[in-house]
Amino acid sequence: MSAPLRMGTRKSEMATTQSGLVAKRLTELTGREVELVGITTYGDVTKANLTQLGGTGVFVSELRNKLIEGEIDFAVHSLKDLPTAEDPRITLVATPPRDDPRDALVSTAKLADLAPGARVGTGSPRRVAQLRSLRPDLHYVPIRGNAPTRIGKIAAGELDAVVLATAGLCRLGRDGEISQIFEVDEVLPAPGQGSLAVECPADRADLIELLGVLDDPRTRAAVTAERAVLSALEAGCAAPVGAFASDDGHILNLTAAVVAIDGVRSVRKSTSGPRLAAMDLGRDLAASMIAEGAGTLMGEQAH
Ligand SMILES: NCc1[nH]cc(CCC(=O)O)c1CC(=O)O
Repeated sequence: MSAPLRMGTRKSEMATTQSGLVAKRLTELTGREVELVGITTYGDVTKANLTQLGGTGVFVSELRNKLIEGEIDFAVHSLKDLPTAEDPRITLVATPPRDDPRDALVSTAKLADLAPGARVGTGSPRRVAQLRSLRPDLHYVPIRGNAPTRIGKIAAGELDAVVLATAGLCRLGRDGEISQIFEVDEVLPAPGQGSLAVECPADRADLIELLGVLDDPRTRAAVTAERAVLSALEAGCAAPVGAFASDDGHILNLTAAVVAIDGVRSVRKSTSGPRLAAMDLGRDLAASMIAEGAGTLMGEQAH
């Protein structure tokens, strides 16, 4: 019997739920036991607004440190929290099959039925900008904290609605509180939303082979294209950038948008191409967006 694999995860209910599912799948596929190692990240303790922290991987760095120090064998993250900058000491060894990528409204009413001036909680400039284009008359309130804390602000009377990822709500068993799921052409998701990332040390060939069974090539191609857009725009998870790729057979269809915070001006483009060229597809789409002024729109966000 080999020793259990040590899996690093954040300690929130959402993180341990999704990491637990990955661990269970790994045991089913390989027969290896997995031990959960809960790790507190800077993103869990800081009170700072995530838009000020930018795409620096506040939820990720501490898990990566533990990988490099050899305290854990692999780490599971929400893929959308990974910074686009690569660390040569770490390998993204698997992207498991993606869950629902769409954003959801948690409320007693659909967006169109909220009263004028209703308070909608979200700290994401991407969500605010796109929701403002649908409902310019609502108040968008920056909030932080884990999903249950955010949802709790509705019952507490502080907010009328909150916007969260459908995937996370499903993992928490809170999808019954969703009043509306936004189609991707209404609210373009964050690059990688709904996907998980499994990382291990780059020098551990044994783990790279073992954990590779968790990878879903379709998901990997889609998120590679989406993240290539983000990286080429030099934007992070706090930028008002949405990107979504879907895969029909071997062709990827990729849409990306930069939306100004007023919700009015935007640069939105789509393309398609072979799955194997996912990275180039994203990079080329971003270049054409920059040619149409995407950089200026993003620049307006920086305050
Ligand atoms: N750090 C926020 C974060 N990172 C991943 C998810 C949702 C789950 C996912 O996209 O896989 C969330 C919360 C949210 O956006 O509602």
